[in-house]
Amino acid sequence: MKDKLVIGNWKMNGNCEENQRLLAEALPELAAVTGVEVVVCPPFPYLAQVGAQLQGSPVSLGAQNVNAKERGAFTGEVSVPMLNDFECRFVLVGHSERRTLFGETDEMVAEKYAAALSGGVIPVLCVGETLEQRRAGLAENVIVGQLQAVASRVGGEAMAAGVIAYEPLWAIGTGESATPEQAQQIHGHIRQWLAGQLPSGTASPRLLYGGSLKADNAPALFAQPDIDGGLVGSAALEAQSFVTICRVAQACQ
Ligand SMILES: O=C[C@H](O)COP(=O)(O)O
Repeated sequence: MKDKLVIGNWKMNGNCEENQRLLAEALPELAAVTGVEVVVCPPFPYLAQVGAQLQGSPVSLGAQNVNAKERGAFTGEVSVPMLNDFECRFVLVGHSERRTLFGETDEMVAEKYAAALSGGVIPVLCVGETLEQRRAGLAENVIVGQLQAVASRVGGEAMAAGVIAYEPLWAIGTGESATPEQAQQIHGHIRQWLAGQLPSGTASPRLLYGGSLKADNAPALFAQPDIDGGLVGSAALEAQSFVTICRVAQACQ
């Protein structure tokens, strides 16, 4: 069985001093966490700083976004080879904030996923429904549509090489997470959909839950059979909260 995976997405937060302090407090404690892969995704300008501070620790570096093109006249964008220069092991693709605030379509997300995979960076594909979609009973359809867009681009088998993060939009940054039952229901559905894509015997990719994931709700969420870890936003900015979430993941192995 794959290790649990906990990814801290710092979003557009931090500065040199805060980053240093956060990691100085968290890293010694994270070094004692076993059986859990831990990743932090700082904003682009801090990849070098954070990467240097992670040297010698078991924590990996990730990025929050990437452009599918390798190079060229794309002002403000960052490519997969650039992430490789900074030894980013993971990259988030299709985070809901990218989709809703920056107009990323399923097709763009699929291109990013494909580019990350071919460049050797593990894509973390973020999917999730709005509250309106959930109330209309469309959550599963919306999520399968987001997954299918990527599978159509890279082939169903390539879904095994990434990570999928289910983040209901109504739970992101709201303080109101999905209940463990709601999350498990969607994760189970994603797992079932994946089984239809992957050749039998292929290990399923890890499925993360994200959306107001905190130290206090992590135990019940991580105890669900199809939740393999978390994508943590605001709680990843507080060292003790993030460490506790990672410890909970360890306890739920
Ligand atoms: O990438 C992380 C998610 O958007 C969750 O953010 P949050 O934990 O602040 O709700």
